[in-house]
This record gives sequence, structure tokens and C-alpha cells, in this order.
Amino acid sequence: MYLHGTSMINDQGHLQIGGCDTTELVQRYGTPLYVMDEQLIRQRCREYVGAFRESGLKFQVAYASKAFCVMAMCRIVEEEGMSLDVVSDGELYTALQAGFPPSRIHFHGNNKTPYEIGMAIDAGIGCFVVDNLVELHMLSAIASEKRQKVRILFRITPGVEAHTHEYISTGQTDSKFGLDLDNGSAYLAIQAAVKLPFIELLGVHSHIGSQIFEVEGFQMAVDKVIGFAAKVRDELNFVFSVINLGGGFGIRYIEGDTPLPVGNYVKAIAESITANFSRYDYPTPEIWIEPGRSIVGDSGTTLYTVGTYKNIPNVRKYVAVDGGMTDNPRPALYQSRYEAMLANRGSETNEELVSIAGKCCESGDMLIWDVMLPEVHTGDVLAVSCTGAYNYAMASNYNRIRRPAVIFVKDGEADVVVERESFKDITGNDRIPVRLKPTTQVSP
Ligand SMILES: Cc1ncc(COP(=O)(O)O)c(C=O)c1O
Ligand SMILES: N[C@@H](CCCC[NH3+])C(=O)O
Repeated sequence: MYLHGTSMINDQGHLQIGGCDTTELVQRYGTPLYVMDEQLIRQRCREYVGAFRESGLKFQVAYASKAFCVMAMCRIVEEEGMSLDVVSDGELYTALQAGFPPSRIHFHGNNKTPYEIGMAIDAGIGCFVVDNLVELHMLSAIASEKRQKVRILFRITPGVEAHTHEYISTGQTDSKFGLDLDNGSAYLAIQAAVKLPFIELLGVHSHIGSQIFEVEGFQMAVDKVIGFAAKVRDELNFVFSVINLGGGFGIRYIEGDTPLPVGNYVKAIAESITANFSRYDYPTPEIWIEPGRSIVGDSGTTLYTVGTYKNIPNVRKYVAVDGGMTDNPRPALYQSRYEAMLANRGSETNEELVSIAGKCCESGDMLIWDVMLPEVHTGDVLAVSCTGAYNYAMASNYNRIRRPAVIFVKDGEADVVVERESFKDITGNDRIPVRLKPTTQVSP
């Protein structure tokens, strides 16, 4: 497993993160356990903000909270001077409960409900990223009813789609998100929006994909957006003050993944913006981006306890841990790959090839196919790295398994930021209709 951030092997041969011995964390908090390296999260935030400051552009870095949305994370994002992107009333509620400044919240989503729109207007959020014309008119109606002007960006599909390593410049038309640039929908939406009294249009938003390793896709998107911006200026006499280029910056999960340093993405975007907008003699807009995975992904490590194992001769050895697709559905969903090590035997040599299975009643519940580890025993602590993004966020209670706790570690201190779910959490929302009530009392 690649050791990065504050991760290291300590004198006891144990994996240590944020100055905390992971075997002690396991004794204190149990497993599975999500451990987040707070210093590394902050470092990633500062890399984005610092690179933008250097560029001289006006900017906002909005953390895409879908990657990992809990109140403590919202606090860090605020402290690091960033904005926050939310896509549901639940994410908005989390941010507000954490005391995140509403004016720095951007609300996304392709199907915001009237309830969500009302809640966001009442909270005084900074911006809606409007996905389609139905939403525009719904937002306009609710805003005018509340006599409150709202600021918006339009989500456009720029005709650039990233398939992680390659870009295609057609095909994006068939997307549930956003207004198409090429077929004129985005243009029509802008024509409509500028006439609405309770709508203040700032500009447009484009998001080309996720886990992207190159800058070319972002440059292509800038190219498309500036062409559109110039057309809108020339024909509708409207100038965009904000361009949002979304998220999607990749991280290293396994050997062979080659993300660029954060600064390189920002520099390429900034240069492309400056060059293209001056080519059209267009006032340089404020640039917003929305990184999610690259803020929290490599800060997370999940700790598991090894339970059973079995060797199928000439096939493979399965090693089962006390979590699985319920805390990390990404391998099952996307065939995502991860690296792992034995946290309690970090100095030992890897000598056997095993596959890590979860405990769910599902054959596809595999965390890692083929990983080299020391000879594994029951009770060993398995650490899987780079689980900070889209793991806790996409965790489920399948098989009524309780979601793990999340802790932040920093400078030898560990803080619980999400408690492990209890049995009460599992049955707390269940109701037994009177006709099905047991005749004898069930002890709790
Ligand atoms: C609109 C939008 N913004 C930001 C993100 C965050 O992406 P990532 O976590 O890849 O940075 C996503 C997810 O892909 C998204 O759909
Ligand atoms: N959930 C995805 C990323 C989706 C990004 C949201 N648009 C993942 O785990 O990789």
C-alpha cells in the first residue's frame, strides 16, 4: 500500500495515520472504521486555493460535498476559505447545521424539488446551478413568491465527455444533466432567464466527468464555453461574470494511476481562461471549480478486522473482512481498484496473493481481487487506502449492517465525526402495525 499524507509504519510495525497507531484506534473504536487524515484534507484544500491565488484570477473553490458530507467536513471547508456544493436538502441541511455560511453554498441537481428550492432560498444560499428550463421557471416562481432575487448559473453540456483517459466531443447530448450547447437549449434558457425579474444570471457551469488525469478535457470545455459566451454577448448583449468548470480531478488509487498535482490543473485552466477570453476581448470572468474526490479521496483509510478465510486450491484464497460493499460499494459498482496492507503487521513481507471479500450476502461483494499480503490470520487488521471519497457517502445498510464510525486523526488526536450506527438506528424507523404486533413481549 502506498503510504502518503501522514501515513507511516511506526516502531511497532503498525500503520500510523495522523500520529495515531491504527491498532489502538481499532481497539478504541472497533471496525470497520473510516479514518480520515485531517492534515491531508487541509493540504489538498490549500493546494487548490493557493494555486488559484497564484493565478491572479477571481475564483471560488467549492468542495463537492457529495464526496463526503458530514458536519465536521463542512467546518474544515469553511475554515479553509472554500465554498460548498450541495445537491440535496440533506446535504444543505448538513451544511447549515454545521454553521456553514449560506452565501458560499451552491445548489446543484437535475431535479430539485420545490421544497428544496424553498429551503435554499430561505437559507439565503449563494447560487443555484439550474439544470433545465422546468427548474428555471419553478425557481423563478418560488423566488418571486418569496420576493427574493436568486443568483443562478446554467449547467450546460459542452459536448466534451471525459472517459477518464480520453475525451470525445460528441455524445454528451444524451445526458440527464444540463442544457445542450450544440442544439440551442442553453441559448434559449439564457434568453428566458435574462427576462425574469427574480433571477440574476451569473454565467454557466460545465462538468465533464470524474477521476480525470489530464488537462485537455478542461481546456476543450473552456474553448466551447468561451465560444458560447461570445455568441451570447454578441447576440443577447449579456456578459457572463462567472464560469464554473465543475470537478473531476483524479487521484491515485493504485500504482499506475497518474493524477497531476492540483496546481497543474488549476494553472492549465487559468491559462486557458486568460488566453481564450482575451482572444474574444471578453472581460475575464470569475472562475469556480468543484473538486470532491481530490479533496478527500486519498485522506481516507478504512480499517477492517479479518474474520474467516478459505483457500480454493489452484483458484484463489478468499479473506473475509467485517465490512464490504456496505461501506465501499465502488468495487462492486465500478470495478474500482484499491490497495491494502495489514495495519498490525506493517513491517512484514508480502508473501501471499489473496482476494478480499466483504460479509454481505452477494457474490459481487469483493473489496479487492488479488492483493499481496503477509500470510493473513483471523484477527489481523486490514487497511484499505484512498477510501475518503464516495465511500461513507455511498454506504448502505444492506443486510442491515450498521454504517461504521468516521474519525478524523491529526497530531496524535482522534475525534469521532460520525458515530457508528447502533441497532436502534437499524430498527428506529421501523413500525409494526398493530395487527402484526407480537403477542408476547420481545426483550430489546
Ligand atoms: C456537477 C459536479 N460537480 C462536482 C463533482 C465532483 O466531482 P469529483 O469528485 O470527481 O471532483 C461532480 C461529480 O462528478 C459533479 O457531478
Ligand atoms: N460516485 C462516483 C463519482 C460520481 C461523481 C458524481 N457526479 C465514484 O465513486 O467514483
